[in-house]
Amino acid sequence: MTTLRTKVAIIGAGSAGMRAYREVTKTTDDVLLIEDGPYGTTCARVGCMPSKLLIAAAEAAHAGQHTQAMGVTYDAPTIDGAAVMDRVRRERDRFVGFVEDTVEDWPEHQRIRARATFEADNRLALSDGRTVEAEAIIIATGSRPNILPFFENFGDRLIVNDDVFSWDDLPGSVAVFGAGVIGLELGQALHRLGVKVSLFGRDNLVGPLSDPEVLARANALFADEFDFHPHADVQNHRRTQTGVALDLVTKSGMQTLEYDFALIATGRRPNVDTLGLETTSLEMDARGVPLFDVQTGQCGTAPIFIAGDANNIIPLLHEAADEGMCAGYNAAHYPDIRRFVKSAPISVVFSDPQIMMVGETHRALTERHADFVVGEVDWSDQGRARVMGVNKGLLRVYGDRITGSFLGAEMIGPRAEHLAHLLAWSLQSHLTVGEMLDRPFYHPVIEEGLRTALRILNANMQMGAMPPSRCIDCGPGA
Ligand SMILES: Cc1cc2nc3c(=O)[nH]c(=O)nc-3n(C[C@H](O)[C@H](O)[C@H](O)COP(=O)(O)OP(=O)(O)OC[C@H]3O[C@@H](n4cnc5c(N)ncnc54)[C@H](O)[C@@H]3O)c2cc1C
Ligand SMILES: NC(=O)c1ccc[n+]([C@@H]2O[C@H](COP(=O)([O-])OP(=O)(O)OC[C@H]3O[C@@H](n4cnc5c(N)ncnc54)[C@H](O)[C@@H]3O)[C@@H](O)[C@H]2O)c1
Repeated sequence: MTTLRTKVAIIGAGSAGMRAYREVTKTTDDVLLIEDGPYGTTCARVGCMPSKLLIAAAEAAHAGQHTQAMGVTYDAPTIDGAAVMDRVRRERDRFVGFVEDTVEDWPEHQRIRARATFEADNRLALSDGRTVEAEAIIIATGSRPNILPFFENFGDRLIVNDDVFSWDDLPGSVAVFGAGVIGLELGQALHRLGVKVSLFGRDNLVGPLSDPEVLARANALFADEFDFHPHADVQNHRRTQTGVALDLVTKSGMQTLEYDFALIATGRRPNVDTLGLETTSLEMDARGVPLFDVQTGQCGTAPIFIAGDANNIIPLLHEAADEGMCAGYNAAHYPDIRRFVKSAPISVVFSDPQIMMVGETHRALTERHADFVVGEVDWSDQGRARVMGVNKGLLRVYGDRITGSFLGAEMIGPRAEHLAHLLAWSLQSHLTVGEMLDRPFYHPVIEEGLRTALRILNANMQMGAMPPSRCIDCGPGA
């Protein structure tokens, strides 16, 4: 049996593993990148990129449908499902191709195509029969959809996000389970592309939101647009001859509904359960994920590091890349370990209206009994948002009553992806709310709405004056 000896072994050539590889090779060429699936990453192949391509088509279909109030009307769009999916797959393949080219340019002797499982802290068994002994090992194995046994009755009509992006054409109807990020993004996009969609959520949760006021607004907005059940009571479900059927308990009794497919988007689970971690010295949490230091990526005191979705902390692309860098640096320098400062938390849901979260969530602030104060703006009356006909939603910003520091924000509303960046950068720069208000605000822009929320927050902290309602010197409609 062949034993390969190396300084660093990386399990998984996804976004975290690739970033780790690049960091390791700054220090040593003695590295092995082990991947048992296709190259190309979850993000490019079945995640961030194809989902945004589908959403872009949905936005195009929707764009002309809501301009009547401006005196401009369009005919109903003609949606060519095959052409929609053709572009999604073609553009997706282009992005995947760039990633594949990058990996395949890396020296062949540093790359292994096999499944790795632990045999000890420093030893991996490969599915091709070889063994790897490494001074340090990085776990960057990603995550997969978490499918509860409850859903198995849907049989071969049960699908997940990966399946959507391999469609040649759009189906007639889809029941989406889970009003989290994936369910919202894909469910709303399919609805806007003319697919009959019902979305079944749980506990009135929408995306990552935790602020009850923003949650209530999000629930109302999505229910206004399509068949949205944020707390669905689905009793029975089954595969039928032509698709799936489910029994939904409604106020007026049980209703049987039929769809072509059931898309399960009820969360993802880290790929650590089949890694043989029981053969290592690592301590696990209740979900079987190794305990690790978020600033070093190190699992306990072992020469094992973990990065990306595998660690089950913040399953987002930029976090996977940052954590891959951190794990790569520390694995290459092991046992000299460096602590890396985490960037400000930021997340965006590409629904319409978009959702964004920055910093500490309302739930986290409440649970730690923080002395925090809220400011808010209702987008329905914000000048620039009204001008553009995108005046829907609510922004709530949180500040520390004692220090005046900005703590976090939750929002559903216009241009959330951009406001999220302004707020995350301010948070990372440790600005107080007063300092944020000292920055320039152009007129008329969406950011004036943010200023209103910050002014109210500053006033509620007793650190500034309450802005007058309809503040004309701020710019009409600010
Ligand atoms: C539909 C969808 C949309 C998304 N949209 C966004 C978005 O808009 N923005 C955003 O920031 N994030 C988004 N994400 C999340 C983002 O895609 C992930 O956070 C990111 O891809 C995680 O990267 P990773 O390296 O941890 O995992 P992956 O890229 O999944 O890499 C893990 C790799 O490990 C390999 N592997 C696993 N086990 C083994 C083993 N035992 N041996 C060898 N190899 C193994 C796998 O084959 C895989 O290639 C989305 C995710 C989904 C599913
Ligand atoms: N725009 C983005 O950045 C983006 C897009 C897609 C995915 N992602 C990442 O992928 C992760 C996984 O996404 P996800 O949507 O699968 O998970 P999620 O955790 O965001 O949402 C899962 C939802 O399913 C609900 N749920 C659980 N069991 C249910 C049941 N039996 N019936 C109905 N609903 C049920 C949960 O209450 C929750 O609201 C996200 O947390 C995010 O980090 C990010």
